Amino acid sequence: MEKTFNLARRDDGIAILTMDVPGETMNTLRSEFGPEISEVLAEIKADASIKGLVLVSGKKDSFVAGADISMLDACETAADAKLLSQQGHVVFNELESLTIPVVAAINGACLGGGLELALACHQRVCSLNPKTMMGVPEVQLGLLPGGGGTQRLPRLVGVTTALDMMLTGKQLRPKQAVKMGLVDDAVPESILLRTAVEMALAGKRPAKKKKQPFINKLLEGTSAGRNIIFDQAGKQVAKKTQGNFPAPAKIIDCVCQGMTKGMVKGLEVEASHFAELVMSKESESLRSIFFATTEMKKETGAGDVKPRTVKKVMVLGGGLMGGGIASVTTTKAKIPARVKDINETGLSNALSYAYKLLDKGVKRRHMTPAVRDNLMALMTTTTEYKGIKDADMVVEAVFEDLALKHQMVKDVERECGENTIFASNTSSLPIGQIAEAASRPENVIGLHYFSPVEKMPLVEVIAHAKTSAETIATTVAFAKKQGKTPIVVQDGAGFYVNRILALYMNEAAQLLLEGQSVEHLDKALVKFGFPVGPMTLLDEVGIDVGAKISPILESELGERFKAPAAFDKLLADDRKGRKNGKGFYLYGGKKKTKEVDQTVYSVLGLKPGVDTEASEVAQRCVVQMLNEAVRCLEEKIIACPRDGDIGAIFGIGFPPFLGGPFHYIDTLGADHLVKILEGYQARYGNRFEPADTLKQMAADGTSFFS
Ligand SMILES: C[C@@H](O)CC(=O)SCCNC(=O)CCNC(=O)[C@H](O)C(C)(C)COP(=O)(O)OP(=O)(O)OC[C@H]1O[C@@H](n2cnc3c(N)ncnc32)[C@H](O)[C@@H]1OP(=O)(O)O
Repeated sequence: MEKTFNLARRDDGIAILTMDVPGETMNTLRSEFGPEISEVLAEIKADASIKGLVLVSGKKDSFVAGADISMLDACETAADAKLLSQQGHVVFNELESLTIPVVAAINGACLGGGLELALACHQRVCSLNPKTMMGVPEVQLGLLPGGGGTQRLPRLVGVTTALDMMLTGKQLRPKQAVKMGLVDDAVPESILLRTAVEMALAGKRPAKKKKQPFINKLLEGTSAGRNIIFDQAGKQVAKKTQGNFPAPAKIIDCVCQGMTKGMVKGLEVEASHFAELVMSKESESLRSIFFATTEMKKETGAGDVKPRTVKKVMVLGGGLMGGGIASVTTTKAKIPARVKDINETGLSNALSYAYKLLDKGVKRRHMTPAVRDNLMALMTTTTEYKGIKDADMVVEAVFEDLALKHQMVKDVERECGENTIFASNTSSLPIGQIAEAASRPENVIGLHYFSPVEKMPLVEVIAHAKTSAETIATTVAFAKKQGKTPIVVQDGAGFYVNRILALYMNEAAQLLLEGQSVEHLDKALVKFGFPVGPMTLLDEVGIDVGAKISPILESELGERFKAPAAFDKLLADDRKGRKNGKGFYLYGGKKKTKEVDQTVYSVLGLKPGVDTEASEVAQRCVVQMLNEAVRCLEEKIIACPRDGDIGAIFGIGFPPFLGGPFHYIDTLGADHLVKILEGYQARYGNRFEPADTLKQMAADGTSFFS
């Protein structure tokens, strides 16, 4: 079998140990490497000519991406997972106990077990390669660093910094890593190896102690102080996870026990907690999302049709969405974008949107002012159709008016090239209706972003009947260059995400009209696992936007989409939400916590106060979303359950630890879900009628994934 580790001796006594997993683009840690690495370490110990060791990766732009996640998936019992962690502890302890200096030379991604491997070395130097990132993202997989990270990291960078890294999974850039003492130096890639060798030749040195804020030193210097840190961290985690997500609390416990009872005890606790988490449903769901998104990165959306290259983009409309789309085009995809609006206000909005994004990067020292200014130069503006003859793609982001969009289709066909793609950011209008104005309908497609554009990873790529495969492939490739996760959905009112969201929101509105309070509704769905509650979301999206979309969905998809009429009173009272400072909540006040605008109840003619069990409130809203997701699969709006899960998680924050609507239906069981829906149908009406596929699955005892 080809070896993963290669030991090369130099004349100066420094040996270079190269890790290069055969046939893989990334190095990952696998238990099968255990015997090989132990053999190499024994060889090093036995060779007196070796005065120092430098650990490098044989991969381009990647050090080690962590433990092989599929290896974790293969664990059948907690004992299997615990053994993996313990094996890692043995190897890393052996490496750390070498008497010769061991230096990790890090270039590219150094994540999870990869960083734990580097932490077991005596010193670390990384390259200034933009792809060099260091972190322990295990928590994003519902796990914890199981290779000694919960013990070595706090001892290297301090408890507070280590907890922040482990509880957020944040990835650090080279200079940040030097500043916090995670690595000893960061150098240009061209001298990385030379620097590491010099460090090894200089002999073992204690890691450079990072400068800590006085308060951290004070708290971390005593057990009483550390207990305050652990207590505070525990409270923050409980608030954030709502008890839905076990990993963070276990991370805190590993660090606490290790710092209190010593590293040996800490490693024991780490292995046990790691094992429990590997076998948890939450981690299984999160790992499935990782593999789903990795698989989707390779998909073109149109089989093996080659995408055209997009070298220039025009954005029609410089408002909130248009400004965001132009910004991610220039700042992420680094493609020139020309923004057209009917007046200078819209144009200045687009420019300031991009500038604020970039300037945040300058302030965080992620980029220099020169880089910011160069990227800003990629965005130009116009109030006329000038300078866009060579645009490869036009993205319209104007308000939902079919006639206006028809006019824009005609303008673009007149002013641009015959292959120019017309992509509409419409959130509800069927693309086929927009394409009716086109003489080249094959170039018309939907490209639906979610607000805020720079933060929400999902885009829906909506093909209508005549959209060409090349248009689809080109649009998917363009969205990926913007850093987006595109799902290709079929044409239909509301497409996928807004369609399943609409019924969820309507049910929340129904519950409000039945007397549930705004805050109770929002708290119930946040406790379920959504990032924000439905009433907060409606304020953010815009009550007027919701009111605009609902009738379109009702006319195209049927009675079940009829929104409660009482909500028209909100618009009559000019309540649009955050955008005009008047919605379900108060805006503009000095208080940090948002307060409900109590006058909303009088506008709706309501007296709140019948707050029922939060889980029941959440269930009524969620089962509406689950049922409609199944209907979208039935109607082939989405190609597969995987896309439905990713779309819901990345588009509307469906709780990722549940794996998405389809994974969650499997967890509930189709028969159980059908019983819930039928019970609600009997009590609240036909809007709860189970989808045919669900009824069939209940009868057959089948599931979506297993
Ligand atoms: C011991 C404990 O502490 C437990 C752990 O270490 S858990 C693992 C922690 N590590 C991570 O969570 C990192 C996961 N990987 C990534 O975030 C990204 O892959 C990357 C940032 C490292 C690189 O991103 P990108 O350049 O976009 O490349 P891809 O994501 O497409 O990945 C390329 C191929 O590598 C495979 N891969 C990456 N990381 C892992 C992993 N940890 N386990 C298994 N496989 C991994 C990925 O699936 C791709 O494989 P393919 O064959 O090319 O499809």
